Amino acid sequence: MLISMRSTIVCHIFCTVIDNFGDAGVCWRLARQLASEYSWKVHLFINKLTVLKHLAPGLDSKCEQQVLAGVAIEHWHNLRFTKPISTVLSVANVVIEAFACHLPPLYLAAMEKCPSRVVWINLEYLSFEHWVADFHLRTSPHPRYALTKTFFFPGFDTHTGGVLCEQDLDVHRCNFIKSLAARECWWSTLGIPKPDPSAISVSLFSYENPAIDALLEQWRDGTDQLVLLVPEGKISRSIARFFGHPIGSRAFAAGTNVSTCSLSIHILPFTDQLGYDKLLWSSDINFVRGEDSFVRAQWARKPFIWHIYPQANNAHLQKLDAALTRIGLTLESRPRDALIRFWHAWNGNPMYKILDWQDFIQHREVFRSRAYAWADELAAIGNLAKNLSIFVQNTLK
Ligand SMILES: Cc1cn([C@H]2C[C@H](O)[C@@H](COP(=O)(O)OP(=O)(O)O[C@H]3O[C@@H](C)[C@H](O)[C@@H](O)[C@H]3O)O2)c(=O)[nH]c1=O
Repeated sequence: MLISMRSTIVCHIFCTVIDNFGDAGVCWRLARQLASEYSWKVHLFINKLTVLKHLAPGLDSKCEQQVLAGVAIEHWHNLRFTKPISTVLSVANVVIEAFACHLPPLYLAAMEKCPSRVVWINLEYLSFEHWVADFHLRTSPHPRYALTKTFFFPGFDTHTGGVLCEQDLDVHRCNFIKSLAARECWWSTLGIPKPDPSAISVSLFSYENPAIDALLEQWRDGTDQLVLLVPEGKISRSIARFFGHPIGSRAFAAGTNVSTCSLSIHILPFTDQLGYDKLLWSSDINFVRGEDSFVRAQWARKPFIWHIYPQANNAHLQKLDAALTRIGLTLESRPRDALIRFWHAWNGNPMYKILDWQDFIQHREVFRSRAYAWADELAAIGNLAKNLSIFVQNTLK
């Protein structure tokens, strides 16, 4: 039985949170976009509602099933999937397994028996590497069930799935940037005075990082006034340690403001995803990490520094280089080399021992115009939700 393209697509997204916020962040963003822009009926099964609640504060993390922003959200626990699926749930037209999280066996069995076509997608992690284009949309038959899954690779080339971007994101960004009232309201909601135009504002979202001490020293002793905006989390604890507070103390919780010489630090509460975008739009330079914040920094059109998710045997450094090659492509050698040095030193590459802020920030204007041009290049690839919906439509027709 074929699905009529006029009927609503029902999509089940399965997400296992491994660590941090990226798995939940990507799935939540994708789920909302598919529901709001493509009118898909989206059901997100996620194993840690408490993690999703950080990004979606309206969520009730104690409620097993609820609807938020047009998405049905369900705590994915084994109980539901220990009964024959047909008695508790209908299989969807589109099943997205995020980051190879393994679908429940009873769900696979139900997919196999499903009379209508089911598109089974494994959404992969993001990378700039060239092999991604070769592997995007490759298929793999299941060893036991008569089912085939398709690997959907986000990426930065036309032959990849692209990256997530809501249709109206740039309109929202432009409206925010153009509106002095909106920006002043944002600063005052945080209880922070709007920085002097001569100061550099920096947002810092990163993993624990031994290089932070060197950076804080340079910012503190530098000639530029620097306003550091830090969402509460791993790195805020490292900053507390720099200021002599023992690890584990509640010092440097959200709301903390500290000034020393040229450096003012503000620890911010973790906000929803839109709030985080506003932080990126409001800062001159953004330190980001993982996957989703890295992409958002690119859409923010501001210079950014990526703390990549560390992997065994420094495998992540190759990914870092792939990103630098693309983003730095049109830069002249001096700014490009400074960018490479700074990103690598921030990521602890032993080949780049010195983290030199001045070396980086002297090219600020060049990095700013490159960030603009890069976002335009990225937009030309087409966004992930759109590419996914085109793939699904072509498969189901
Ligand atoms: C700081 C902040 C972030 N966010 C959001 C933005 C993102 O959706 C999310 C953070 O996710 P990321 O940037 O991906 O970083 P991350 O490091 O949190 O997540 C991940 O990185 C992946 C590469 C790994 O595979 C994952 O296992 C995970 O480690 O949190 C907010 O909504 N509000 C905030 O205040």
